[in-house]
Amino acid sequence: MSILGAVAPAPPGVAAGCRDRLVEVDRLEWRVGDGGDPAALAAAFCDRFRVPHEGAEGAVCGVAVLVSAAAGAVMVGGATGAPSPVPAVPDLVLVAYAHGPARPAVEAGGFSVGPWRASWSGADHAKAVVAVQEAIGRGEVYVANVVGHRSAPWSGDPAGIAAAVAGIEGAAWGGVLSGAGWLVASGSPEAFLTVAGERAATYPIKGTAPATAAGRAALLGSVKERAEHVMIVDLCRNDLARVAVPGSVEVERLFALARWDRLWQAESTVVCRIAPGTGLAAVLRAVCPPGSVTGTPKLAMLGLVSGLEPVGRGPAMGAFGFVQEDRVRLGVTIRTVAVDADRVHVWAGGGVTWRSVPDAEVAEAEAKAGAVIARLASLSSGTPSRSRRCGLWRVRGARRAIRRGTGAAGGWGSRVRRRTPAPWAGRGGAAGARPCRRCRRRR
Ligand SMILES: C=C(O[C@@H]1C=C(C(=O)O)C=C[C@H]1O)C(=O)O
Repeated sequence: MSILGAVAPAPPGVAAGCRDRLVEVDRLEWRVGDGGDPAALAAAFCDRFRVPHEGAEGAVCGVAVLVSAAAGAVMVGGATGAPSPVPAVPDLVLVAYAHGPARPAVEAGGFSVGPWRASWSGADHAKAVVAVQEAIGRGEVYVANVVGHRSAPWSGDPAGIAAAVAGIEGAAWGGVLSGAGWLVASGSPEAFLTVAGERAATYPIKGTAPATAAGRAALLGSVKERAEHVMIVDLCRNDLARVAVPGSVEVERLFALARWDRLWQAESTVVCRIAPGTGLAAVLRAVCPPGSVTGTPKLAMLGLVSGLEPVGRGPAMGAFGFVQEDRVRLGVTIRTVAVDADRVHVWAGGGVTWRSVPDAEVAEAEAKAGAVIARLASLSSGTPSRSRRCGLWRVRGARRAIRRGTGAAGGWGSRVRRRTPAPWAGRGGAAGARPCRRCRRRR
């Protein structure tokens, strides 16, 4: 298995006592081009492992579930968007785990992340915001999330990248999953779907501001953010109603502020009682892809942004979590990175309404991506570059101590301090091989 596939799994939603005891027993990977119904595949796979949870060694623990934005779109018959910039990551990943002996804690090695390249410019992003507003004007949609992507070369220990992202402050739905040639690490604050017995809940986040006193006041007082939030709460109520006992959908919490890294976010909780006999496939079809990262009406929004975003959303803006017995716990894959052999990828966006200011939307997306990028920069030990001799990545400039965090505009940014550099620490280069002789001599 590649070094990416060897990174220890840590799906969100797994009990702390099980986290370091997961032993893979079965796996299904599916891509949009494979055809078929990902909701049915996910439900059939999970149902095989939905047995009473016993802690004993060898007993089933549960199933890690990763659903890409495109797989979610297929579940509802919506447009899947441009091709993913990380084709190595499947669109649906289901991994069943049993309990094994506790793994000793291993400190992740050092890593380096190089310069970031965006898939579109700020000006193109702003144009997409205006295109959404024109569609709102024509009555086609009334909120639509527009999402951008950027990527950078990396080297070192992918477990270090995974730990850095999953450990972002406020990443209540942080987690890690990997396979041959790919890794996904989420630093998400957003719960997507929980099901426990007959109770289902979804927790849309909508409304973002810098984590300052002024940002908090601005968010609480913003007509635009509250309107956008309530529209998405209504979408989520409608989504749950499809599988709910009639009349059981309720908003338990509305527009509560919570902090993630350097941002305030507004969050709500929408609950229902699931109608008896409703299976996981029907629940997934009702709520996927998550309302807070799509918009409304969902199908119209999917069609609209498919033509606006230059690259696909990959595993971002989807769902990632754990299914056990009669429990489902999934987070939304925002603030999430995907890593392939060469590059680390991150996506970020925000909800566009009639009242959106295009430049502010660009700055908001930069602040979200910038927080993940700054976290990686603060722990990164140098700039990766390819060795001309062997083509493998090596670390250059690892000794600079301070570097400016990337990308945050409009007063959303900050300086970050790097840790002591650890050039080529870890388990080898991006291709899973040892660095070339010249690189080894540099250590
Ligand atoms: C699209 C993203 O975030 C979504 C949009 C938000 C917003 O518009 O305020 C907030 C949380 C997310 O549900 C992202 O983080 O990239």
